[in-house]
Amino acid sequence: MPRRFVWPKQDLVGAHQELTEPVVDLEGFFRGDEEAIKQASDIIKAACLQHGFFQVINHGVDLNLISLAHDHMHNFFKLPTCDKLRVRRMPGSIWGYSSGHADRYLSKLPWKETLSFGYNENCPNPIGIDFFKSTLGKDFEQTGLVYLKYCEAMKGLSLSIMELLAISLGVDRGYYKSFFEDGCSIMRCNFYPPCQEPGLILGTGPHRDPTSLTILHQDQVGGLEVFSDNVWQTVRPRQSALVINIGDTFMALSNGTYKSCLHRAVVNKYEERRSLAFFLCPKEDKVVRPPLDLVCNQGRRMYPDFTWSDLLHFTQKYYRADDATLQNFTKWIISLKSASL
Ligand SMILES: C=C1C[C@]23C[C@H]1CC[C@H]2[C@]1(C)CCC[C@@](C)(C(=O)O)[C@H]1[C@@H]3C(=O)O
Ligand SMILES: O=C(O)CCC(=O)C(=O)O
Ligand SMILES: [Fe+2]
Repeated sequence: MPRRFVWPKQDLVGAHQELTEPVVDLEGFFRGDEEAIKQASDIIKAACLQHGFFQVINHGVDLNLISLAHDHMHNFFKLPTCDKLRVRRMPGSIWGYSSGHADRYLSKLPWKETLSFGYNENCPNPIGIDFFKSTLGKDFEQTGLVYLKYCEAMKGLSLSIMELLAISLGVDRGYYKSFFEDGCSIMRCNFYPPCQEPGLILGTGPHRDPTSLTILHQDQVGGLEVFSDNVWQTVRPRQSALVINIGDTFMALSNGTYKSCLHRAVVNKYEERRSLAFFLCPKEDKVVRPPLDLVCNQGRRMYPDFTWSDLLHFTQKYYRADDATLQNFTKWIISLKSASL
């Protein structure tokens, strides 16, 4: 029986409004029903213009696989710290285990532990560093296999959503799908311990994902909030749904037509919380450039050419991603390019 969502109200930190919509049913899309595809792309367009996020149901991802990914995440995070530190994130790398990013920041540490790794099906070993088996040992070989299947499913769903996003923007249906086909994406497991003073900290602070598209599954505890209509709103967990966020890189790919979603994660006094986040990224050296039609619609380019490698490097070396990452990155890359002239 999934845990009841509503805590005693007086202890609910953060948002007091709840978002249960917009939800897009993908069943018709997978059936190739053009009318249903048009309907889905219309809901997506309205959702991206208003909130920068939507939820999908009948998404084709096996719910047992999602549940397995949560179970293996639970098993990892309950390991003794000494074992988790065997796969700790090394300076300059995004892969591995991190606790509050204390290895990277001195203040405003997020109240969470994370495990991140890359996924690129074009590599002989698609799950980046094969630390599940080679470092954590044979007991975690199955975990590596579960996450390999999970990331495969996430990548497939991401490309379907890219097709629907192209339709919603009125551009060539395959433009974005082909842009991401050979990309190396990021998988991140988030673990948020309970906190006795939940109003004093955040699990993940307000930010827009610098990546292109995020597919997130949160457990039934709840804590994801999006900033929409000038207020923080709780995204009510739906066991069978996946939350889709527009990220900064897609905002540039849409020439600013869609805004990346400002969101955060709050924690609570009572229960630990977990979420699975798959971040779709293009191949690192591919130039991020919107389709010409969208440049004509806006009358000009809203962002300079850049590569995902440039933006990732910026967030890992110079700037902790927040609600203004893309604006600050744009200033940084322009100054870099003019200095090199
Ligand atoms: C490219 C990335 C950087 C972060 C992980 C992925 C996409 C989301 C980014 C992040 C979660 C945004 C909030 C701040 C951050 C430091 C965090 O809380 O983890 C960001 C991630 C990171 O830089 O590790
Ligand atoms: O855990 C959540 O609900 C959100 C996590 C998140 O935004 C992220 O990892 O980028
Ligand atoms: Fe995020």
